[in-house]
Amino acid sequence: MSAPYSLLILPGDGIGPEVMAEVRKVIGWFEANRGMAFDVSEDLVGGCAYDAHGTPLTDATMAKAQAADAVLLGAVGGPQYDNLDFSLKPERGLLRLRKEMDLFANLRPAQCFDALADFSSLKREVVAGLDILIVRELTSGVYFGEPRGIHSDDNNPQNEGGRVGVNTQRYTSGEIRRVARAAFELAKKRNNRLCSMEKANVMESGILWREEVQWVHDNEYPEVELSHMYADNGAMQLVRRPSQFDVIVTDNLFGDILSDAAAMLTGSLGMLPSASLGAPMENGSPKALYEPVHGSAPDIAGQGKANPIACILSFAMALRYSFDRGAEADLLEQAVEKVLADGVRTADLMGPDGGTPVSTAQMGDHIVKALDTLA
Ligand SMILES: NC(=O)c1ccc[n+]([C@@H]2O[C@H](COP(=O)([O-])OP(=O)(O)OC[C@H]3O[C@@H](n4cnc5c(N)ncnc54)[C@H](O)[C@@H]3O)[C@@H](O)[C@H]2O)c1
Ligand SMILES: CC(C)[C@H](C(=O)O)[C@@H](O)C(=O)O
Ligand SMILES: [Mg+2]
Repeated sequence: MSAPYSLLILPGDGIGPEVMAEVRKVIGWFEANRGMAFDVSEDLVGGCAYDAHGTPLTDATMAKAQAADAVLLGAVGGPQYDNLDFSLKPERGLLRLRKEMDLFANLRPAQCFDALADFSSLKREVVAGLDILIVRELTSGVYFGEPRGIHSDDNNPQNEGGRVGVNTQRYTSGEIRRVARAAFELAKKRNNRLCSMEKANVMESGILWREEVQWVHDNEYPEVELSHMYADNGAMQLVRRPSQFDVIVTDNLFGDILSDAAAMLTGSLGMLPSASLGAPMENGSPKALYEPVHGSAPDIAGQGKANPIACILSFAMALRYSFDRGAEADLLEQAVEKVLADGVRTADLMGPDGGTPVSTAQMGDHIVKALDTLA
């Protein structure tokens, strides 16, 4: 039995706790069957933390996240928190985690499992076999740039309503170079192709982005095939012919939008995992937070309808990137593939062939059973 990995679990709001309960089953399986030991602690983030403590993330939870080998997060947010002061909104808790842990590289793979090729809103021939990776910059750009805020515009009589909302897209060359390096490294391990997306035609920050990615290519990764694309064209190309891409690197906001679009290539937003990685810690593994790409899905929360696969595949990414257990990550991904091939579907994956959906918990049970079969 290896030394326990410390794992902080933050289930969050809405369907977060429902999907995380299924990840706990999977963690239990790896402990029982693969000699892995996890020192798991659970805490609050998002709306539930606001309800308990008046803040979406306490300093104590932040400190636990900084100390953990890895953090697993469900989802945050919900309509009951929509009118809270901006600084108290559930999403601020997640953004604080990303920023203070300096998780600058957000890996969002979009893979179409063969059994789901008919479930995408696109044609089977467009998505079959698809396996792309979006690397989203996660700690800078318009999400964090200053100045920001809503203020009055009293001296401008032409402005009906009299207010201005401001956010600033700001990137330093260093921020661009470090996420570009992460993306080039990943491309090297895959099909050696990287496409960088920005809006260099209308934004100075886009020009800098393009120049710095090119600089990293020319000086450090000339062997990787690099292309540049305007992000609006990129969105169109993603749904036109997604298989032209291998790895995509893009900024915080474009990455948020493009990865939700990429979700539909796979059949459901409930399928997309993510890893948010920072600098290496003392043990050599990167600082890391793993979370599904989807949100708290208030429309289906509490009904046992949520698809837990995105969260379970996020744990597979933790096995790969934080715990150096690539074989176990492969096994878990194969278990998900097997369950889907066997026709087991949650409600979001009810497609052309109809059928009866399984609940969130049943999907988790099927995946654990598949692990037993494959092991
Ligand atoms: N990382 C996060 O925690 C995160 C990400 C996105 C949105 N949010 C928050 O979640 C709340 C709701 O946002 P939204 O509705 O725009 O996005 P959402 O991702 O929560 O839901 C979008 C749609 O996808 C469906 N869906 C999402 N995950 C699913 C799953 N696992 N299984 C089945 N169906 C699923 C939902 O039912 C909904 O119809 C907001 O407060 C938002 O800020 C949080
Ligand atoms: C909840 C929100 C802060 C978050 C984002 O915009 O980054 C979400 O949409 C995501 O994709 O992780
Ligand atoms: Mg998003």
